[in-house]
Amino acid sequence: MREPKADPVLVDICAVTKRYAHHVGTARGGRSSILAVADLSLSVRQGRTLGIVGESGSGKSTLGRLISRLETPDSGSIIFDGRDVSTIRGRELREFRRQVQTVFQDPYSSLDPTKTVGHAIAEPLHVHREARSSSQRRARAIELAERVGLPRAIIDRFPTQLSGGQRQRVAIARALALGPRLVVADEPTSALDLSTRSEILNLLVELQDTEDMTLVLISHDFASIRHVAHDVAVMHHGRLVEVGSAAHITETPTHPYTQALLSAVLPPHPRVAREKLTMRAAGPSPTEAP
Ligand SMILES: Nc1ncnc2c1ncn2[C@@H]1O[C@H](COP(=O)(O)OP(=O)(O)OP(=O)(O)O)[C@@H](O)[C@H]1O
Repeated sequence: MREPKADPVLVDICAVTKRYAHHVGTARGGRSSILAVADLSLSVRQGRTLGIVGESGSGKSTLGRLISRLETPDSGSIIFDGRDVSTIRGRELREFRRQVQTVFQDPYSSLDPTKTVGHAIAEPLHVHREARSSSQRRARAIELAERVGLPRAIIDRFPTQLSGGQRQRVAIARALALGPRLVVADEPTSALDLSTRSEILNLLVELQDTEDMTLVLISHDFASIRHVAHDVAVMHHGRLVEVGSAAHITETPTHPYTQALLSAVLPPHPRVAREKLTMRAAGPSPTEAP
C-alpha cells in the first residue's frame, strides 16, 4: 500500500440538491419531481481515483453531470479548484471545459460516425485553438492514440470500423487531448464485453497515475471499483450513505446499504478473499464537506 497522504481537494461538493420535473401519467396530467441528488456533500481529492457506486437510479450520473457542469444544482454548490462552477462564465468557463473532461458509457453514440478517428481525437484541440495547423493536430492525434494503446494507423479510420473497446479508447484519447485535471468517466465499461472491460478500466487507472489527473469513476459495479479506486462514495436514493478509502469501505462498511452491496459482490468467505486483495492505497478518506 502507498503511504497515506493528504492530497488537496480539487472538487468540493457542498450540500447539492438536484430535482428533475416528472410528468405523472394520469388522465388529468400532473407534475411531480424526482429527487436525483439530495443534499449531498463530498470532496474529491486531487490526483486520486474516486469511485461513485450505487444501484441504477441512485443519482450517480446526475452527480457526475453536476461535477462536469453539464447540469446545474438547484441548491448547494460545486467548487472546482476554489471557484463555484455554477457562476463561472466566459474565459473561466472555457478554461473549466478544458480542465474537466467526461467519458461516457456508450462509445457508439459518443463519436461522430462521419468523422475519422484522428478528427475525433484532435477536435478539442481545434475547438480550444491549440495545435492550429492540421499537421500539428494529426501529429498530436497519433501521439494520443498511441498513448491509449491504439495503433497510429487507426487515426485514418472511422468509428464504425472499430470495436467497442477501440472506440472507448478513442473517447479516452479525446478526453486527454487538452491535458485535463479531472476526468469524469460515467460507466465507461458497461457497454463493452467482459474481456474488454478490465482493459479499459486499467487504462483509465494507469492514465490517472501517469497523467497526474484526478479521476471520478461512476459505476454500479462495486466489485471492480473497489479494486481500482483510492476512495469510494456509496449513493442510495440520491444520498451519500458512506464514503471512505476503498480498503476501509471494503473491510469495515458501516452502512447497511453498503454492506448489502458488498455482500452481493464478495465471495462466501470474505475474510479469506479480502486478505488476498491488492487494493489501491488507503490514504486518509475524503471528507464530507461541511
Ligand atoms: N434528465 C432527466 N430527466 C428526468 N429524470 C431524470 C433525468 N436524469 C435522471 N433522472 C432521474 O433521476 C434519478 C437518478 O438518475 P441517475 O441517472 O442520476 O442515476 P444513476 O445512479 O446514474 O442510474 P443509472 O446507473 O441507471 O444511470 C432517476 O430516477 C432518473 O430516472
